[in-house]
Amino acid sequence: MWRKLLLRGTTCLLQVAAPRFLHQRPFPPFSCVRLLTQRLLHRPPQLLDKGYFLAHSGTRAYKKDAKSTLEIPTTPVTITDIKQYLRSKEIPFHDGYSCLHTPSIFINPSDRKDSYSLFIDKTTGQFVCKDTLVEGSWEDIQDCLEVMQKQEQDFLSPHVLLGYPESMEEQEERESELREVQRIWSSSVPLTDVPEEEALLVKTMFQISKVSNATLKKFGVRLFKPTKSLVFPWFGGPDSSLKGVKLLSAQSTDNNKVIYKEATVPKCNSFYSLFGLPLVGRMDAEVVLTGSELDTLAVSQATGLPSVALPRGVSCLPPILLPYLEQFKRVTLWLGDDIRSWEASKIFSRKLGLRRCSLVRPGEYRPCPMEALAQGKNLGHIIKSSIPAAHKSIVSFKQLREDVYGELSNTEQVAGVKWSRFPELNRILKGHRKGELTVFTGPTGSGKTTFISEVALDLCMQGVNTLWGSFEINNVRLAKVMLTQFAMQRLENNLEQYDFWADKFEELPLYFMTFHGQQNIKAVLDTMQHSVYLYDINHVIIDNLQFMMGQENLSVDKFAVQDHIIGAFRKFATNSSCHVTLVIHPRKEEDDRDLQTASIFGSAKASQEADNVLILQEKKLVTCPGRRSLQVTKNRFDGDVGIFPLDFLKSSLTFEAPIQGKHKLRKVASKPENEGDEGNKVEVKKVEVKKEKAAKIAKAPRTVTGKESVQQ
Ligand SMILES: Nc1ncnc2c1ncn2[C@@H]1O[C@H](COP(=O)(O)OP(=O)(O)OP(=O)(O)O)[C@@H](O)[C@H]1O
Repeated sequence: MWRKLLLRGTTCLLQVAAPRFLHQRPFPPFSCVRLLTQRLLHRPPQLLDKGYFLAHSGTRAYKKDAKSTLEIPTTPVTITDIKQYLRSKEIPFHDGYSCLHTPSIFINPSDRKDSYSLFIDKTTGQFVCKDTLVEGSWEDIQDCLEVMQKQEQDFLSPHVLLGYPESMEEQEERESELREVQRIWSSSVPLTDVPEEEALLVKTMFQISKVSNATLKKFGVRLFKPTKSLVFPWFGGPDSSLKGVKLLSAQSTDNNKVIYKEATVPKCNSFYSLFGLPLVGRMDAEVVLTGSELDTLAVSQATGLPSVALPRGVSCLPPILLPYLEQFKRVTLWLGDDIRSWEASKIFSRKLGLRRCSLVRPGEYRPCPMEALAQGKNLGHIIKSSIPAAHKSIVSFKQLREDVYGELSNTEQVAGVKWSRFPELNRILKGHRKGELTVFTGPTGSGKTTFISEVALDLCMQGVNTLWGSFEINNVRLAKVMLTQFAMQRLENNLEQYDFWADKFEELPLYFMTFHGQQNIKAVLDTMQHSVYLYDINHVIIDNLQFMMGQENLSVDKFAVQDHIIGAFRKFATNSSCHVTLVIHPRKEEDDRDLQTASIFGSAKASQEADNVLILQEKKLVTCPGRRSLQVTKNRFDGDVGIFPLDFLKSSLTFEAPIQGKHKLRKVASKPENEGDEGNKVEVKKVEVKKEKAAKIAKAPRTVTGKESVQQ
């Protein structure tokens, strides 16, 4: 929050230090404000979302989205710190699965319904009070407790932390979103009120024929006739009011598949619904967590068990939802029927607490819940056959055999996410996989950052949650390059299109570290760790390794330092199931020689630890001055290596395989001076094709999970 104020150019120290206290009457004692000032000014945020860049690339107003601008403290708090602090303040607490539960300090003790309604996240210290919906950081709650102690109060007004004034624009946006939610909800009809014939048609379209009217009614599912979408309400807060809606539409494809598309109001990055939660009883101790609303309907109808659906499917489990899952002693994760769901269920169970989680392993006899219902399977049996998430240190093949079978029978999915702009990379590397380390090198100034930016953007556009650590070029410049690549055009020449593309770009699951220049490896790793927890980051790009070398002890051998850093990234990638792409400068080579694996700066550790080694080769050709080649010299997944040419399209800062016959085209040109024109024509044509593609992607209604889901 302080960052926003600083960036707005606010000069008032009090506002910078403790904006929320400005709205507290009476003001907190000055000593307290000073304490906050010191603490806040020494706590730089290290992770930003794209809103920052978009807002500051001109004199545009900042778009507030408190949820996506969570700040990462420099020194991460540990559970021991939290407990020690609470004890020192004599605050009682229960040790829960993901959170500590304490009495809410925002409610008069005599009015407390539930004595332990304030939840403090054990990993981040973030807190939320379920009764008042007040939320904030670990520092916020410490500040509140200090104020309480100083003022000798036994509770604080919930407005203490809600006092940050919204700008007119933000207020209007919030109100218009609420109006939109109400408009959709009131103009949609309960499916049970739709004439029988029409209802049957809808059910067939969504492939939910087996879902009874009673189930649809129980969960309040409606039909929004103008777009023929199912409407799933998000009821939340202490008064269970309508906070948002999710619209689901279905389209049949030629091969009898159904493609589901989702849209939410408010936008997906502030849509925190756990569909089904209002139907969960206070005493329920078991829940089935699914990846979609339809799956929750199926589980509930077939088993009678409490079930809730994650708002963004398998793409993330936002920690803000964890307090609502604390009451359950047993959580069964049944997120879908593919490898991605399986990987997500393993990652989410770490956040939920491994001991209480069991996982439904996708397989022939265990499709997703709605499919299982349609096939007449026994969903209760499938849930019972789920396997514990906590795995033992020593296992036998018997325990591994299903995993091995899963990998053998889903080779395409195991190979990872495919690039849509780089088919040649798919051919060699097969895909982008979690938990791997990619080392990327190339001559100085050859276009490494530009290329890796497009490679990462391609994945991010397909729902790979991405974190950038760009230490060399600042984030505004990097975001500008990415936005140009996203829009496939120079927006400086088309400023009227800026908002269109910026709005679409903002929806990508993309985050940036705010580090610049030399950095300490520990601070970088801590930030990465935090972002994996907060945003379920799947891909971190570090550009480049040399910026972590300077801070380390210089009396130690330079290569040993580099080896240590590479080892740390390797460990992080494996332990966090997160792909790390590390840009490393090459050592000085003769200009006319191609780089090799051994040209990577440092000892052999980088190439040994890496799963993939990519080299951007720069052969200066008179005919194609911008042409580069991408060489894969190591591929641990299946050993395939190879090289392919890449043309640089300057007008969109993107790379593409050369169009065949381009040279012929050039030869046809009668005058040498036309050569450039012809080259330009080819580039213009290529850009046009790519631009059309990009516009198509951007215009398509974005799905909440970042991907369309297909049901057979
Ligand atoms: N194939 C190319 N042909 C011509 N110019 C290019 C090519 N690729 C990138 N550029 C341009 O070259 C400049 C440098 O690119 P970039 O920063 O990506 O290089 P780099 O290899 O990361 O540099 P460094 O070695 O300093 O880290 C940018 O202005 C970019 O637009």
